[in-house]
Amino acid sequence: MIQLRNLQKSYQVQGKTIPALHGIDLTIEKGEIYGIIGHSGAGKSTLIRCINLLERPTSGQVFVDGVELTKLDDHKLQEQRRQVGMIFQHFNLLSSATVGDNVAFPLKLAKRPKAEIRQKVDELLKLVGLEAHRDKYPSQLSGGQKQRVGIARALANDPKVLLCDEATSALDPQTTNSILALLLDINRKLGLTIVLITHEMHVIRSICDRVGVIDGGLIVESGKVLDVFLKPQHPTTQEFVEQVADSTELREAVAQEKATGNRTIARVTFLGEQTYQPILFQTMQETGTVFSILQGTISRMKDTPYGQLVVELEGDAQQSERAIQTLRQRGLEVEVI
Ligand SMILES: Nc1ncnc2c1ncn2[C@@H]1O[C@H](COP(=O)(O)OP(=O)(O)OP(=O)(O)O)[C@@H](O)[C@H]1O
Repeated sequence: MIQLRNLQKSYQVQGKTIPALHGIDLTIEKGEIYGIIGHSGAGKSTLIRCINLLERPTSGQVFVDGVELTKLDDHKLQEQRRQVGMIFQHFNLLSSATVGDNVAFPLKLAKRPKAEIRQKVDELLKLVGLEAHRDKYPSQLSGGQKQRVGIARALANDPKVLLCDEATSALDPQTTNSILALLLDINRKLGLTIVLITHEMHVIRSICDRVGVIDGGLIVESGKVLDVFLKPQHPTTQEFVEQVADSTELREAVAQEKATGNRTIARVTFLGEQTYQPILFQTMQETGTVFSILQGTISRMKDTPYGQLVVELEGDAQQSERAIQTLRQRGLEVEVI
């Protein structure tokens, strides 16, 4: 659905060149939710704004649904942009217009007939759960409600792609979750392709299918969320994964064990159905291994339940190795740390 080829972007400020993107190659499939995560200044906003050419790349190509946007004239680009809706961190609503008029705005620009606009606005407000707020002004709404208006407005022209520029960064955790649930619902109901940028791993874990990690204007790691999350390779990715792992105590325990060096510490990962089966306990019992749990998580990555336990195995190295091999044979991922 979206293809970026060797995308480069630098800004010119007072005669100086400020590089932002250094050659991004990225393909985003139809119907998926693709997340781009990176620290401040990594190039996230520049990248997402290059997808609809709000920002013109310095070089490289952008294709959306097979059309190369980078070679269109302004008039054709305007038309193609209707295929791509966008929502923003600070909502960007018209403060002097009602909720209904904000949502109707892109339809009026597209010169749709009045009756059609009315029907479409009704539909969209229902989709985002704001039917009762049609005549209110943005100042009368909560942050979450404002973002719902932003989403309804972005969907007005039936786009194929929705770009989300830090769409939940100004919201509290509970409201963030409700907006993420709405995005997932829309993705499923409408088959919409969603690209979002964020600096929060929680956002990626909740709704994304794939993720790209951006650092210094380059995608340094990408793949399915599950794979990137469970086996982060790049140091920046590892930092982001730690955001949701809360591993201070674990680090201390590992350091202590390394100092005394007479036990084995292993991270055991369960996926899907395994998460709820007593594989670990059975294996330890059968191999006669005494163990204690240092840290444990059971959570979900989008639709997939997963569990991660960090365990300390007592006994000699051979016995611990036997227990670990048995866990692996039974399909669990085991990493000695
Ligand atoms: N309009 C601009 N003019 C000049 N430099 C810019 C402009 N926009 C971004 N930059 C620079 O480009 C680089 C990438 O910025 P960008 O805003 O894309 O990063 P980001 O990952 O979105 O950061 P943040 O999360 O802080 O918004 C930075 O060095 C930034 O200072």
